[in-house]
Amino acid sequence: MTAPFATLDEFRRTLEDAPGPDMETLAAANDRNGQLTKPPGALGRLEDLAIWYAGWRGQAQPQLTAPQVLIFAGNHGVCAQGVSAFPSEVTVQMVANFKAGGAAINQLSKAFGATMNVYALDLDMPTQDFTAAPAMSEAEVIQALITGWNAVDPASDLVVTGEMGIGNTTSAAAVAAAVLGGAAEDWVGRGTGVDDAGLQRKIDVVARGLALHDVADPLQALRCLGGRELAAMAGAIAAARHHSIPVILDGFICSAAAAVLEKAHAGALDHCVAGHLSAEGAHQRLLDGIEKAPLLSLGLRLGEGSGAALAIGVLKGAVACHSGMATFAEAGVADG
Ligand SMILES: O=C(O)c1ccc[n+]([C@@H]2O[C@H](COP(=O)([O-])O)[C@@H](O)[C@H]2O)c1
Ligand SMILES: Cc1cc2nc[nH]c2cc1C
Repeated sequence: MTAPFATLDEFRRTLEDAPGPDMETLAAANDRNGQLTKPPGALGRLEDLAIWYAGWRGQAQPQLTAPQVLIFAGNHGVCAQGVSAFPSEVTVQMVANFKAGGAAINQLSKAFGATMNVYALDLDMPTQDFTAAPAMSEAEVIQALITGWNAVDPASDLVVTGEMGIGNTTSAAAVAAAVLGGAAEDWVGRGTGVDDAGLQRKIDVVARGLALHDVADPLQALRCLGGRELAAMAGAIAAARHHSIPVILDGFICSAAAAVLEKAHAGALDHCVAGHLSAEGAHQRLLDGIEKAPLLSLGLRLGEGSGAALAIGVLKGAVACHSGMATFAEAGVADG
């Protein structure tokens, strides 16, 4: 499918024109939830999740059988500033590992019955160092948004957006500060594990990036401070919305990309849930900024869509209970 935008302004209009949930289905799913053989509310957040999922799918008794995990990889010019515990070559090496089936996300995708696609985004052409120039031109950010958009299979019934990119917690922190406000030190964490000096360098780098660029517009923040994998995740999240496919967001970098959409158009993430709370220090602040409560909190800080892939199991459980359970009338159970 051809992406319906060729400029950032057209992408913004795509967000504005996106479909909402089916309100009749939401009401029907809510009604069904009230009749299932359990005390009211006893399945906790699983009940809200199932109703939310039904609404987006337009089916009061939906199935969840075709989840798609998307991994986008990008390289970052800002790595020249010494902001990661690992060298940039690891990005392309991990892409090879994904393709060979050897990464954590390969095992988790398989465990939860998801297809997995990997997109390496111009890894031999890192983004510009955002302390010196905009990370991407408009053409480059649009190209990455389109790659993400086209990666979504309209036949899938759930999308997980993940990433790989040495240096991208620095870009994500800068994007988060630009779109949600606050100072560099509020958003910078240790990523893959930088030491105290590395942490200070990251804070300084993010502060300089914020001072250099005009990032009042969230889509300009994505272009000037982000990376190709962040833009591709944003494009995939927007495409999923266009196709009424729910999304599970992953960790800190994915959430920063998602925050761009929410700030570009309020409600743009209504079809998304937060899969987990990352161990990256500022992830809680970021989730607060997009008003999402994580489904899991397991101390993960891997990326690759790993936390979101684990949450596929939670969502599958919610949908299975909602669609498969008997009602009080069907089971002949006395309804309190
Ligand atoms: O998802 C997260 O919350 C997360 C937190 C810390 C690190 N990562 C991963 O680690 C890489 C970025 O870390 P860094 O230190 O190179 O900025 C990138 O490949 C991410 O997928 C991911
Ligand atoms: C080995 C390694 C694997 C990763 N997966 C996602 N980010 C990563 C960063 C590193 C360093």
